[in-house]
Parts: sequence; structure tokens; C-alpha cells
Amino acid sequence: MKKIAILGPSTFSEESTRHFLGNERFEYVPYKLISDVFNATAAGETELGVIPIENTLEGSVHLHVDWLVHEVDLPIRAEWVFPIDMNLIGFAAPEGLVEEGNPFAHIRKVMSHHVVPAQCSRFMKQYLSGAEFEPVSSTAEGVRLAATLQDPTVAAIGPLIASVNYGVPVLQREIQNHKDNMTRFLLVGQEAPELEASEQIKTTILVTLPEDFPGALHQVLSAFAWRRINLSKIESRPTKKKLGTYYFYIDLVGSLDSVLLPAAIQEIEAIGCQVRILGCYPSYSFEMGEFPIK
Ligand SMILES: O=C(O)C(=O)C[C@]1(C(=O)O)C=C[C@@H](O)C=C1
Repeated sequence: MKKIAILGPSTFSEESTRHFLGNERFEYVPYKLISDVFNATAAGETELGVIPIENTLEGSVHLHVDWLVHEVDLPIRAEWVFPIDMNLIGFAAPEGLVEEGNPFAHIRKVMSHHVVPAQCSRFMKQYLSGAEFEPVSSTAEGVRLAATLQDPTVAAIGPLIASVNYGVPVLQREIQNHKDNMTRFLLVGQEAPELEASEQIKTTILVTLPEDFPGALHQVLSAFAWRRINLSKIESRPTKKKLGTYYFYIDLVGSLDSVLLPAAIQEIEAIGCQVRILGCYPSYSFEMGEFPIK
């Protein structure tokens, strides 16, 4: 059975991976940090790893993009987009201590993953302004700690699966700013797993522009534009080699097996761009209701 490294246990990473890849075919190995997920996969402890890469409200997780680009050589094998419903998880105020207008005023500390305050800022401002936020390694880790403390003044924000698995009640469901809060996850690894075909294939490339070439980015974009190749994302990141130099991280809708995409890549290489292919992979969305297991 192939192993998949995930941030976990009981995290959104685990919930989303189980949704898309099921419970039977893979063994899920939980790691405390995303850097451990990258390292375990790169070292061959697991064949594959799952990385949260982008959120509706927060945009790209730059740290994870940088790891993928600079620290490891792990091709992208699939991506999926999963709805993220955040829940306030903890213990109700002891009787007599419930403040009028705010049932959560007794909470003095909230623990969760550091990306969470941005996703729940409205609720936190309204109900948890008197609480200190303590970042921990994952949303589920906050719930685990709350379970060990059994202290009504300490709560967590995380997934329902963590509330169930650690036996800490949900105080308020769906506290994220937007109903459609989504996170995009990447499946990475040296070995390609057997997955069901998806209608949507994506290719991710890194492009470094030649120095002193006016209009180079324009030429790169036009190589895709006139072939009607859709860019679903473009982002510049520092090369980390020289101040002021950047590469472009580009997600393209299309396959390397098509005629047009390799031709566009050849064209931009011809003007002196360096191109690194990070992966060509199926993309799954929650709405498709697909389980990409063969
Ligand atoms: O802490 C978790 O539950 C995770 O799986 C990590 C993570 C992230 O890093 O973005 C995944 C989805 C949510 O956006 C919040 C946290």
C-alpha cells in the first residue's frame, strides 16, 4: 500500500485527502509540520505528500511554494480544491459566567494554525476580541491541546473531524468569513499514483526571464495568449539568488501531451527564458464530487 504524508492527524489536509483519495488504497502517515511532510516524501519515507498551497481568503502559502521550488524536487501529481469550514471548538462557559450578548466571552485563549485568523477575522473580532491567539502546528493540534487542558477559557478553531476525534464540543459552526472558503491542496511525489482521469489537466511551470530583455514577460504571456492557453495563476517570487530577480510561478490549463503547450514553452525558451516544469496533473474540485481513485 502506498504511503501518503499529511499534516495531521485530524486536520483539513487529512479530511480533504480522504475525501478525494478514499480510505482503502493509501496509508496516511501524519506529520506534525508541513516541512516534515516535504522531507518525508523527499526522503522516500512515503511515496507521496499533501501540501496546502492556496486559500480563497489568504492567497498562496508562499512558504510552501518556496519549499516546492527551492528545497525539494517533487513533481506535482494532482491538485484538489476543498471547502474549509472552520468551527469554534471548546467548552461552554460554566453556568453563571455567561456574558450577555457574547456566549464566548469566557474564552481567553484560542489555538489554531497561523493561517486561521485571516480566514475567521470577522467572527474573532466580534466574539473573541478578549482572547489571545496562539499559533500551533495545525488546526487539529489546537483541538488536541484543548482536549488535554479541559479548560473552558482555552478553545481551538478547526475541523469537525478533530472535534469528534478528540472529544471536544463544537461551540459554533462555520465561523469562516465566507461560506465559500476553499483551500487548494497539491499531491506531490516521485511516483505517479494511478488516479481517475479528470476533465481538467493543469501544468505548472517556473519561468525565469532573461536579464535586460525589455518586454520579456509580455512575450511569455503572448506565447500562451495567442494559442488560447488559459493561465489560472501567475505569481512572481524572488529567485533568492540576487536581489531584484524573480521567477514566475505559472499554472496553465492544459496538458504537456497537447500540441500547443509544448510549442508555447519552446517559444519562450527560444527568447532566453529558463523553464522548469513542476508537474502536469489532473485537477479535481469538490463540486465535481469525484473520487479520483482507479
Ligand atoms: O491545519 C490544518 O488543518 C491544515 O490542514 C493546514 C491548513 C493550511 O495550511 O492552509 C489547511 C487548510 C486550511 O486552510 C487551514 C489550515
